[in-house]
Amino acid sequence: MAANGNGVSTTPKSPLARIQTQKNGGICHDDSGKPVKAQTIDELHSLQRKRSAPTTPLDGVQGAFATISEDERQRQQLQSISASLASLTRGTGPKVVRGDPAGKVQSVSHVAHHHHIEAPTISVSDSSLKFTHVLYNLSPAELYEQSIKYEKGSFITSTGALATLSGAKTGRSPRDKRVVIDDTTQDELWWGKGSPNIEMDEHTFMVNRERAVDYLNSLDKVFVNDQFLNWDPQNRIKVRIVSARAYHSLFMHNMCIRPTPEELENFGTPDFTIYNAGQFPCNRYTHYMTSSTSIDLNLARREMVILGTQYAGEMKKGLFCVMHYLMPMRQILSLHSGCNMGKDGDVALFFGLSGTGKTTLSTDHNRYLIGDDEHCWSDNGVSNIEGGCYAKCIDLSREKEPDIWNAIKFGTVLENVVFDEHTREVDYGDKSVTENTRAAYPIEYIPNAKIPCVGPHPKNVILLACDAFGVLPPVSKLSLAQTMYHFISGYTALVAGTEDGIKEPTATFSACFGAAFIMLHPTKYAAMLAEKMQKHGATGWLVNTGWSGGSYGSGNRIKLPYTRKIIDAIHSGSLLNATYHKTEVFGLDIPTEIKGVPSEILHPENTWADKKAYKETLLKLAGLFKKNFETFTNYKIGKDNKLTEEILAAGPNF
Ligand SMILES: Nc1ncnc2c1ncn2[C@@H]1O[C@H](COP(=O)(O)OP(=O)(O)OP(=O)(O)O)[C@@H](O)[C@H]1O
Ligand SMILES: O=C([O-])CC(=O)C(=O)O
Ligand SMILES: [Ca+2]
Ligand SMILES: [Mn+2]
Repeated sequence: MAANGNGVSTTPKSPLARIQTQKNGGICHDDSGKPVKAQTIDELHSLQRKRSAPTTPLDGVQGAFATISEDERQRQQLQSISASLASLTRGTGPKVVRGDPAGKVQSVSHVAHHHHIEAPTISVSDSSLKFTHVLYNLSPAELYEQSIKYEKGSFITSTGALATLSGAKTGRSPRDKRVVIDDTTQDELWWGKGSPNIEMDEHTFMVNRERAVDYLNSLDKVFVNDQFLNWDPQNRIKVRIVSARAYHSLFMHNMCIRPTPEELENFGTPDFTIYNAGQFPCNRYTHYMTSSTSIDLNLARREMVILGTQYAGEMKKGLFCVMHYLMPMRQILSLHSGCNMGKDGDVALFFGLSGTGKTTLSTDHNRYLIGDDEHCWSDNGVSNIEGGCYAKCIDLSREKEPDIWNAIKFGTVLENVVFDEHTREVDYGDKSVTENTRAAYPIEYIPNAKIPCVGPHPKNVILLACDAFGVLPPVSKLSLAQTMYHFISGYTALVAGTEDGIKEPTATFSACFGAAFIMLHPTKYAAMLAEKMQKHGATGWLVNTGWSGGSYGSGNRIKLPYTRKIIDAIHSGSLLNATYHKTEVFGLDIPTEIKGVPSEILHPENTWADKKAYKETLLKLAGLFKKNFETFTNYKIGKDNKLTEEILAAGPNF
């Protein structure tokens, strides 16, 4: 390099200040800033991170709320986690260590059962000598790093969300769900035809549990989340989720209620524990196993085991099943519904099967969001079970669903979406991985979330059906008996596999709009709903968010802005006082006009060019309803015989 006598090149126009080196014997110093207070690079790096609150456990930190010493608190926490991971043959938990095995060991706790730690006797197996690192309630940032470093298929999108793949399974596996049958559950739960509860014995559960626990213990590290379910403080449930993937830990961080540092310190023993060993299959030679996937629920042990599926929704909905058992035992109704509240405190529930609009319609810029999917209705009002939302993302647009769009940012888990490999912009229209693309975000990512997520008794109960036959009216007002009839029926008709040309819509009936999750007979939940609606004077509505102007293939899905106008009219009370007339066959009361909605679409017959086809399709659907309801005709709903009869008469007549 060409240089002048000062060792620095001189260009007259150079904006750079000349560095004076003369006085220092020709050695160049940059004295523009104070030197860092570190002697080594390691020391420098250690300056970067400040010791934090106990949610991100580090050793030797005195917790702000600690009543016991920090060492003691950590020892107890690790002991509790070790006990959760105790394998049955060994009878003890593993040696658990805090922190990432790749980093420095932060604290080794010789916990429970390890009295002889100084001189271990090799009497059981090598696995009992092994340490398992526990990554306990990590923050989203830490989980991002874990995910991106160690999990293939993890990327940061252009808006900061964590894009990830759920593996071979991109949806739940209800046929692989098993529930332990014992003396208690045999009598209490719903078994047999139509029930989602497929039995398994206690012994087989333990076989699968051992398989999952051994798998988790064999890893260098596991993630542990200690969190809550249910915003009703009197009925809060403590859950622990042990998993092998940062993705699973972040998903549950978002979906369950996040404890404050203070609550975490006093967490104690969980009420329910999930062992998610989803990367590892179950053993097909094990009794009751019909595939390599198994989701096993043991209510007596308060445990759930997941083998052979990494779809995170199994954890969310597994816990929902548990709530569908625990809450009715306390006379509290658990609901597969969204829930929001107006400025005047009017609460609405949105029931519906997957993809019918619970999340989309409960996320309403003009109302407070209480929750999008799982709620409890107690004598005190409603409460959300969860701490986050799980939105479908297929064809998501900023214009139609701005609040959900904006919630997809740093901290949000984006499952199975496709993105540009360079810009990392997500293409929400791309179904290459699956149609069931999803975003899981904390509820506070919705600007008008109501926190704490509780509200007064509902005023409106909206049943959503995505009717791909296109014969149900966009909205009908229901009597209490009709509400119960449609609640027990739980109808929807989505069209699967849209790429392979036009397919016949297939009707799905799922009792209580969530048969896959209920534990007791549907009529038990129905009786509770009827009692609560009657007591609090709630009005039932049936809203078709599906097709209009013909079935799937000839008609179109009802425009979301129209559905929103309909929902607005329900909330405001204006629809309650509209003029109604009755439809034939289903006997539904439909309004003649709604502000902002073309009147001709309110009666589906008007929108069909082929009136004969309309009538045939209507009768076909009515027949399917009738057939489905046959299984319920022998049950009494609540103590009221009269209501039972009315419900039976509330179905289609033809
Ligand atoms: N008229 C409409 N009303 C409601 N949703 C509509 C309508 N038209 C299209 N959609 C789309 O249907 C989907 C409804 O999905 P949503 O996430 O609300 O389902 P969900 O009931 O919450 O299901 P899950 O229980 O599986 O979470 C969204 O993708 C939404 O954009
Ligand atoms: O559970 C899932 O995967 C998604 C969901 O909310 C539902 O299906 O109701
Ligand atoms: Ca949803
Ligand atoms: Mn759901």
